[in-house]
Amino acid sequence: MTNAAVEGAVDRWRSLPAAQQPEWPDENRLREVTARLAAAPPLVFAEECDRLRERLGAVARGEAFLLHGGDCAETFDGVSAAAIEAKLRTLLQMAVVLTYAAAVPVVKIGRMAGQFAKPRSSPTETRDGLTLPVYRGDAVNDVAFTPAGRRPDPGRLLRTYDASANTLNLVRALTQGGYADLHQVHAWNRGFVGSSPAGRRYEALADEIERSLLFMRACGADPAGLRATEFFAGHEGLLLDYESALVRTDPRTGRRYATSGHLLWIGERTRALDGAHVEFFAGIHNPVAVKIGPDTEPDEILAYARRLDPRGEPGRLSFVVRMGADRVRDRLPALVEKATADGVRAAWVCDPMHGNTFTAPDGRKTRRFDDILDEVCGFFEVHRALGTHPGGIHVELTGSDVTECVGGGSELGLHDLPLRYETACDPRLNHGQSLDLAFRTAELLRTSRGSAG
Ligand SMILES: O=C[C@H](O)[C@H](O)COP(=O)(O)O
Ligand SMILES: C=C(OP(=O)(O)O)C(=O)O
Ligand SMILES: [Mn+2]
Repeated sequence: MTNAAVEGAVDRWRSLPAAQQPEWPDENRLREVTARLAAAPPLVFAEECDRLRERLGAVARGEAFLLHGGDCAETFDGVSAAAIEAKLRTLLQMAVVLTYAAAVPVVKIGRMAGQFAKPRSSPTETRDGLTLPVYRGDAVNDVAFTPAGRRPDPGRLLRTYDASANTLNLVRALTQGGYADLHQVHAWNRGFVGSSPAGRRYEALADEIERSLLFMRACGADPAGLRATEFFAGHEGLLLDYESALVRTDPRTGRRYATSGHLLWIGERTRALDGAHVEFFAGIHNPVAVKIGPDTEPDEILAYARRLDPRGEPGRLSFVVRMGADRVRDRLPALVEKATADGVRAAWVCDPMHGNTFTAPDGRKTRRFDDILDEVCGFFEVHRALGTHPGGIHVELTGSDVTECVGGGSELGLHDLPLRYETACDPRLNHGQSLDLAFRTAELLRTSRGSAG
């Protein structure tokens, strides 16, 4: 295709129905904002996106495991060094445990530096008889329940760009600057294992990791590579005005990339095959993912593969399965079987969060740790039975001690939710629950390896 034809293709989404877009009250302001974004430097670079595609190719082939995690909804106030560091630390701690257990590289992606827009079940929210637009993420409006707060403001797209740039800057510095040192990360894990009753269950695994590190050091195999780590950013590519303003052409190849993040995914609510999101995603060269709910039909999987990965290149497309603990064992096998039979070469990733949300008696959204773990187990069981690869996990988490999900090692109950319920949208695993999930997933990975070999 010529460059002009590629650009035309990238813009074709505008003629199709786009679900979950805000009703911006001021079109002129939106045009002004997107013009500024279109002139701004890219947040990520084509080479980095290509590298992530390669890494995800290994995931799709069963040679690597993906850990993708972070907030349901990032907020502008949450862009602080402490909060970003805590999230990153949590992900790095999880990754070390998973790497050891999987005995393959763990590809790390933060649900960070761009995860500012939310699809919602209802366009409005009513409190005490007052109905206002629903909160759609800091990229669109404010979580504060006031008419001014809930009014969509295109100026927020500029703040989204700045907040993403600031976050990426810190993440790049931390992951390259020694913060990610493997010995340091393991020492943090030792802290978790030693200091909580929940952690003690994992003492044997932590001991094994420690012995491996000592062995490597004794052999002189303690390279600089252990001090830095590769880390990517991925968010839902929901707001197409924002995403398309940040598309850039790679001068090396003439290919178009969304430069708001390395990986973008299409959400369960916006994955219509004849809709604007699929069209937009077909025109960018980034690695992309599609969230797959329990009602997905096998033929849809084939259609996504044809539209988004026509050349069948491992690493281009991932399916993020979010069916719920009670349905994954029934619904997933037919999808994986049909895809495999058809030669689809996508990666399969488990999001054990979004199919397990329920409303607590006090009205807060929550999730049970045991349901989350059960969905991960079900996902592994399905792949083990079919001889396919459980490619990774995609989780909503934070680095602090919030009380948003119940259960896990510290045994949070429904009555604990009000203590520190801080999420702007969905309930996240806290730091301890996240590590718990990593150690449990590590146990599953070891069982899978055991049965495979
Ligand atoms: O990830 C986010 C939520 O699952 C999504 O925004 C829907 O939430 P809602 O049902 O509260 O609107
Ligand atoms: C909205 C989300 O997920 P899904 O599209 O799978 O419901 C999300 O990941 O926050
Ligand atoms: Mn969510």
